[in-house]
Amino acid sequence: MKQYNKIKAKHPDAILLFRVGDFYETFGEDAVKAAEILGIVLTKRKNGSASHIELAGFPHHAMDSYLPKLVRAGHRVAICDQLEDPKMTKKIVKRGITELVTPGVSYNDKILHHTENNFLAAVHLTDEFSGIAFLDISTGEFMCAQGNIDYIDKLLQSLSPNEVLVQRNKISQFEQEFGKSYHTYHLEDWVFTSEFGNDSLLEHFKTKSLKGFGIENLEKGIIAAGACLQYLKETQHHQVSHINTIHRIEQDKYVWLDKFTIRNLELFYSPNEGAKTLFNILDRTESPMGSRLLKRWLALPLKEKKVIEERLDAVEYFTKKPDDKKDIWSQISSVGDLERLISKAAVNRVSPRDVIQLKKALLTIPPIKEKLLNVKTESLKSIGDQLHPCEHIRQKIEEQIQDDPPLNVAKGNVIKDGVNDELDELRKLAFSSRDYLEKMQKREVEKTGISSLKVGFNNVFGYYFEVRNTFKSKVPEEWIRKQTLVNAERYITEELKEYESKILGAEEKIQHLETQLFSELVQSLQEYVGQIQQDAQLIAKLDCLLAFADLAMRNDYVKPVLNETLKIDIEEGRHPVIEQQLPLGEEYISNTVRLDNDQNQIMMITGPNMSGKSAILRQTALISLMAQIGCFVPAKKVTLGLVDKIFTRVGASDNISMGESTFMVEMNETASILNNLSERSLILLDEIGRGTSTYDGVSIAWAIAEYIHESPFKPKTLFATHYHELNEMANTFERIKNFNVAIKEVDKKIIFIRKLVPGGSNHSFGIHVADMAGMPPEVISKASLILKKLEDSGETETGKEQLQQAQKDSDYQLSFFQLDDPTLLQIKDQIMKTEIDTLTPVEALMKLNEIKKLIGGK
Ligand SMILES: Nc1ncnc2c1ncn2[C@@H]1O[C@H](COP(=O)(O)OP(=O)(O)OP(=O)(O)O)[C@@H](O)[C@H]1O
Repeated sequence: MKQYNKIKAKHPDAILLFRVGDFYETFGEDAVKAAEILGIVLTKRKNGSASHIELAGFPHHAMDSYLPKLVRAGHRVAICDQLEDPKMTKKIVKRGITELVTPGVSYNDKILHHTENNFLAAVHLTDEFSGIAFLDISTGEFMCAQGNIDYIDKLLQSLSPNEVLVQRNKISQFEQEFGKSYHTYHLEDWVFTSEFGNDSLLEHFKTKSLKGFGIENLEKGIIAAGACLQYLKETQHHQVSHINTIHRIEQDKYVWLDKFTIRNLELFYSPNEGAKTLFNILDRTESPMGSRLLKRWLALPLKEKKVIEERLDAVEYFTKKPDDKKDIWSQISSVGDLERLISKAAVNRVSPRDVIQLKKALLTIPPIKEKLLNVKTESLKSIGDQLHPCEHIRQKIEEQIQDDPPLNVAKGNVIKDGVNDELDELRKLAFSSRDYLEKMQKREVEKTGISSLKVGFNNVFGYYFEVRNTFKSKVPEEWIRKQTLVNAERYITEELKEYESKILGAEEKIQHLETQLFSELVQSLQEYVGQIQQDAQLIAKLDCLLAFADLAMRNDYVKPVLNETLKIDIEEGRHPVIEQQLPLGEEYISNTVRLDNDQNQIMMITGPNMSGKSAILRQTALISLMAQIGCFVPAKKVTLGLVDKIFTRVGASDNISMGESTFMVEMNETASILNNLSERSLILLDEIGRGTSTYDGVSIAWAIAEYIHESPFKPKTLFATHYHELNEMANTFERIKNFNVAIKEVDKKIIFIRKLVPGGSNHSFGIHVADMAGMPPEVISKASLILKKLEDSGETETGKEQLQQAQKDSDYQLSFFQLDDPTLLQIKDQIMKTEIDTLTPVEALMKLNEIKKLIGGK
């Protein structure tokens, strides 16, 4: 326990798995946590003269299934192994930490999600610009950036790191800015300095400056990147040569999507369980790295026309040559996770099976390369040019490693015959000795007449003869009895022992030699790491382009035409996700949206609930976004003046969101749009203002629309609203145009036509929708009565009185209080002042009594 305590003291905030013989044990608090997470038995043992200590453990071979569970539960796990052979020492065996696995730093296949990056992030928070870095040790990707809090937030949301490093004294500031959902870990203040960051990067990349990476001016980003490297050291990851470059995430290169937009457009996550996201629809990739790259593309749509067009041209090629698409894709499907494989090779963690998979992956490169080199499309040809078959190393693997080797080198039979003379000799010896043992068994059966004689082996006394009790009397005298079982006895003989030492000696040498030869091969892989990493990235890109082509062909998407104008012209566009999810037989109704900064800047779209307003808004953004990642789009024709920012805001629903008033959140979110407009912005405002009373809501919505209209940038905007009062605006503001989503009313029921048509609408059909939803008839008739009174009043001023009158006229009261009732305000005040945390039950009853009195109770 002394040794344990010493090691544990160095890693107080990690669960320490302490190797004892064939088990990994946990003690004390760690044991309590481990037992709970892993569902293993928690026991107690004596802890010296002191009291007891909790203990929970599992067999060492179960590590692969238990470790991921601990890490997924958000724990850092320190693995403490025996550093010497217990047989070789008489004292306590030497132990030390061999790896610290954390949520953000892992190579373990069981921890990693194969279609997702496993990013470790570091955030350097400062008052002005903050820095951020992302590192995926399993793929070798390393990136950094800097910007304001919004930008950092957006990057965190888009790349969803599994662990975030923060300066020790800034954890609470971090949580305040970005929420508590990230697994954070703190590093000391001295790590977060310019000098340390710079030195760490220079030392890691072995360069004299950071100019070559284009990050030399990103002071804050460099600090964050330095923190990531420091963490690798602290977690005992010293072999990291595969992290051989760092990229800058250039804010100017990508379309600005803030976190609300990523959420509202349901790019990666949907609040509705089981609902599909845009990523789910787009992800038709065959390889894990293709899927990971696609996620990155979707989070970072491009702004540069040339680069987007290169992607689009490649997609077009494959839609026109489906045979090429099929051929290349079938090759890619056997590539596997080349990116992670080569990273594992770089850090000496590959198994023989991984190496065979690497060989298979490299085998696919020549046919892909050949095909691409014959293609006219430049972007594809250039992928072909850059692909490198790494023929030499592939052949070496082919020559040396068995085609179907075991997972572990120690199991043997990894290296092919003919690779190493000594190995061949030893194998012959081991084999012939085995053969000899078989012959010996036959001979002894004949000699002794023990027909059931068997040769067996165990770890305690090696090879033995097993004799069933019925033949006991026939056992020769010189045999030495070693073990008695219920039905049999086990014996050893001089001759057996002699052959045992020959076999075991040879086997031990074989194992040693195979391990050595295998690690030499892995060593020779090192010089190909950069090349194979590049191949993996090219294959990932190709995979995404093929996925887009496949999607276009399956779903009848078209190639968008991009230009530098400020117009968005979507002819008969569709919502890529909804159209895939409609019930069988239902068809998605396409709609045309034309926006520009001149005549049609703001489309004011009215229509009843459920008519399809939100779908039109979102499909406009999704189509623009898909076009700018190089994907074909669901429409008849699209001409798109490039967009540089997409903003979407959805009016607050009644969900209670993180303690803040939902309306406040809505207003905050909208304010950040109005402060960041550009002439290439596309804005979607969906029922902004509905989080407050009608009068407030109409006024705020009006003012926001007016502000956008009057902005010198004239950003293109789709504004969906229930408030038909906003249709008035088109009379005064020349760039606001009214539209509505058509419906038909048949027998007082609504039929949704889902077609966007010019012109406003003059009522809201909420009551009909409520009726369709099965509201009790009393509620419907009451609502109709109130609506009628309001409509009869004609103008809003008197509307309020009418509403009150309607309230009095009604048969029953719908609400307990008038909103401005002073009693209500007093009660509210009382409740707000109450300290629930310290309130005793008796005090609570007294408080209730006070409140009761306030509303006239006795
Ligand atoms: N063009 C369309 N073709 C077919 N179905 C559609 C279409 N547009 C919308 N829908 C269907 O109608 C449902 C409601 O659409 P949507 O949410 O866009 O309505 P809304 O007018 O925004 O309603 P609310 O005001 O209640 O938010 C969608 O979930 C979808 O299933």
